[in-house]
Amino acid sequence: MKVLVTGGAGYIGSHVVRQLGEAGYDVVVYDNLSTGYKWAVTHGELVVGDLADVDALAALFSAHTFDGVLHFAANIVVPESVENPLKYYSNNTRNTLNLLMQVQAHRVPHMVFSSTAAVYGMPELKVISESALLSPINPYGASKMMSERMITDLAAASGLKYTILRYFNVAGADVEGRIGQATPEATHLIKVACECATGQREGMKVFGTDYDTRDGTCIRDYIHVDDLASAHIKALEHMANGGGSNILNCGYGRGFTVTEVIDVVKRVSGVDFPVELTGRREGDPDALMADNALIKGTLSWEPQFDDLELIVRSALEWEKKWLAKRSA
Ligand SMILES: NC(=O)c1ccc[n+]([C@@H]2O[C@H](COP(=O)([O-])OP(=O)(O)OC[C@H]3O[C@@H](n4cnc5c(N)ncnc54)[C@H](O)[C@@H]3O)[C@@H](O)[C@H]2O)c1
Ligand SMILES: O=c1ccn([C@@H]2O[C@H](COP(=O)(O)OP(=O)(O)O[C@H]3O[C@H](CO)[C@H](O)[C@H](O)[C@H]3O)[C@@H](O)[C@H]2O)c(=O)[nH]1
Repeated sequence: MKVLVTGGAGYIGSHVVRQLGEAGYDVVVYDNLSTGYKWAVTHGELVVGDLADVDALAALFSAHTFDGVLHFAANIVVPESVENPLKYYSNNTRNTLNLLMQVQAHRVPHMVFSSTAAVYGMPELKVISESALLSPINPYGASKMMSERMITDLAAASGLKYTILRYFNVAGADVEGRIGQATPEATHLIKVACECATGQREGMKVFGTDYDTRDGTCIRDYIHVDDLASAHIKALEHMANGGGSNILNCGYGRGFTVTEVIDVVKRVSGVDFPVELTGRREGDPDALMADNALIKGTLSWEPQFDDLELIVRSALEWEKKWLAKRSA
């Protein structure tokens, strides 16, 4: 199978590309390298281009016959989406439309889309199922919800089959340390804590200690990036073997508080970096955990790395390598 991976030079896309390559897929990555890296593309061909460039996209789809498209390319920083919403509607929503135009014109049969738990907004229940109300509270989540809708509408009107994966909190790195998260100015908790542990930041803040949780800090469902990556391969296989379209949560169904995560990073690294307890960050729900019964049942997806210490260890090992790579 020949597959197109948009955003395949980024953090999550590069882990999926590696698994696709190892599974024997013929991979073409399309990425503008705005937050991705050439070195992160370990398999297949990298075409450097922008999803906003409709002529380049048309040429790409004319040059290849794709059996599937995996669409990762996006902007992903929630506070930036609040300050500059049109950047998110342009790159995440309009550029998804550009891609779907080609998918339709070339009758690509299968699509896997990177969505997010941010489409649920501030859910009433802490463990969220796919049927929960979609009520994003920021432009990032809204831009993804609109993309989901375009995909499901196109599928209803054509032969396209889709798997929309709603990721919870993605973390960790390839356990063999070949690739990892190199996003500039990352805001994700585990990445930030690992930057502290490796001396790249002097300290960090805990945003809010008065939440309705066991220690007052927010609970999130941290999923190892390679378990998330394997869900994409399973999704492609499912559709290729005659399975239908699905919208599936990607998470382990359990959660850790911010304090618990920071404690694990300190213990695994052996570094006691400064942590300041501050007020709430706008828009953070108390707790977000995935009901993952549907993905397990539908794709026979079985996580291999459901272990916070392992997730942190892989992230930390990668952070050290990435630091050494930049200082070399
Ligand atoms: N990281 C998370 O915790 C998380 C959680 C939920 C959903 N997601 C989704 O997963 C996907 C991948 O996220 P990531 O964490 O790997 O981010 P990332 O920034 O590392 O990867 C995004 C990739 O897309 C590329 N890109 C961006 N705009 C492009 C454009 N217009 N044309 C071509 N390439 C473009 C970037 O260069 C980069 O390589 C995104 O769609 C994101 O919304 C991520
Ligand atoms: O320096 C930090 C960074 C984060 N946090 C806290 O740690 C928790 C996790 O925050 P992240 O920024 O790592 O992740 P979010 O839960 O805010 O969001 C992430 O997961 C979501 C899905 O659950 C979306 O996909 C979103 O795009 C992605 O950034 C939050 O309570 C946050 O307030 C801190 O206390 N200090």
